[in-house]
Amino acid sequence: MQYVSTRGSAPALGFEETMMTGLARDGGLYVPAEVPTMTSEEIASLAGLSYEEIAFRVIRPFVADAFEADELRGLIKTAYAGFDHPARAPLKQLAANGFLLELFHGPTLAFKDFAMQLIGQLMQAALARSGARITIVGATSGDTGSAAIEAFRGLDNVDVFILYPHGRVSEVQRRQMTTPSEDNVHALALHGHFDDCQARLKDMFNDHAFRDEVRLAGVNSINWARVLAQVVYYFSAATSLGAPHRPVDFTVPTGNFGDIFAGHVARRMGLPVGRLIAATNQNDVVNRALTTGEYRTSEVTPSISPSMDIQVSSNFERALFDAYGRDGAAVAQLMDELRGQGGFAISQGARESLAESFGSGMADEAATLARIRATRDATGELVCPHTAVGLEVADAAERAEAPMVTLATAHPAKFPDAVEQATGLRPPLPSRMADLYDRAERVAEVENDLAALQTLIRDRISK
Ligand SMILES: Cc1ncc(COP(=O)(O)O)c(C=O)c1O
Ligand SMILES: N[C@@H](CCOP(=O)(O)O)C(=O)O
Repeated sequence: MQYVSTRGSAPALGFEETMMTGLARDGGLYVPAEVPTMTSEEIASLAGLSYEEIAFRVIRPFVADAFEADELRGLIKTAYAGFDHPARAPLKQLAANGFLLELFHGPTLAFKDFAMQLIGQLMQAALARSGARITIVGATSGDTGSAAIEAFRGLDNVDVFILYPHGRVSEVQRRQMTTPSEDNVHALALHGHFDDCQARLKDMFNDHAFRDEVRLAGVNSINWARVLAQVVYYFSAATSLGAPHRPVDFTVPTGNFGDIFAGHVARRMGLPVGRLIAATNQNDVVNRALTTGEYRTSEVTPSISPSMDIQVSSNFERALFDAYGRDGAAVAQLMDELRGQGGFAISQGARESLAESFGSGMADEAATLARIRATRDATGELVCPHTAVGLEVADAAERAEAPMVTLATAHPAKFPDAVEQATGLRPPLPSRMADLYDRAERVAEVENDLAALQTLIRDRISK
């Protein structure tokens, strides 16, 4: 399988190189040249299989040039062995036709673990073959960072640098990133917001000399392997609700558009995904782009769902690539306008194509709090604020024919202040993390300055 860049001018790569490369050298994101499809019979046969076996069958065609079947099976098994729930991604019924897909039973309590634990295994296998050493730099609004640290901590051929926006993540998220004591973990609190972290990360990738010097690798959803691993739970959820014999709708709390793009890939593989709805918080650039045809960034406003406080939604580029008929030059032009003018207009044809693929909605702070409270009152469940954004938007869209699955993207205990504000209840951390507040923190405050960041990274990896 070959992967091509959304900007059309980087070389096509096989899976292993795509995973180890992260961002394409023309600044674009890698996507499969052709998406493999599954027949209705193949999809039907997934019902009742373990999560690991579904993962194997969904992922295998994308990675067959890099991993033998037995090796892949073993890596998948190891990746999910540390999850707290035997189903890995259990479905919980909340209403007659409304379901929660719980994606927070991994080591760091957010959906990121599904992909990060797996690419941790895949990357280690690739590094063992090549004998190389890499420098991972990640940008996070809270959850990617802790998941990446958990997946790579303690490895002697990997350094992990995580840029998070100083003062703009929850205390639990911060402590998950700053308390690991391994020397290869470097938490960096950047003076700025998440978009600044992500922009500096992309600057590092676009500085080819630096990227080659430190052997830069990326584990954000700019890395295709992250998106691929997230495709699996759409299959596990939909087949347990009757797919392929009936369509299933999904509502996805959305920031960087990676998780919902994984649903789009599942649909392109043949899964009967009905509606795919992006649910944003008050930072609703994606909702506005989908409803008005104008992608225009504004100031990031801190919210009680901080992991979605994003204005430059990086995977939207992958959706645009498909909507523009895979015209890399057109996407490159839009991305230039985004960088230079803070936004761009989507052509009428692309807008119609996006509307066929995605719906959208927004929940503001008051609605999010009210939804946490109402969910607790109606079902007894405590949900995190990101999940509540999803439930609020799903409720506005719900219809009787197809089941509606809302992705529960994080454990409520990661955001105890918001949950307590809504319900008066403070969700406890799992016992394995009970001493999180007592552990010593280790973090460097850094300026939003590319050269200073590069110097810090060079200094630390040379020690
Ligand atoms: C808890 C949580 N929910 C939702 C999202 C949004 O997901 P995506 O960035 O893939 O759109 C994130 C961040 O990625 C998150 O951490
Ligand atoms: N919400 C994310 C932001 C980064 O997203 P990613 O999926 O591109 O890694 C976070 O929690 O860090």
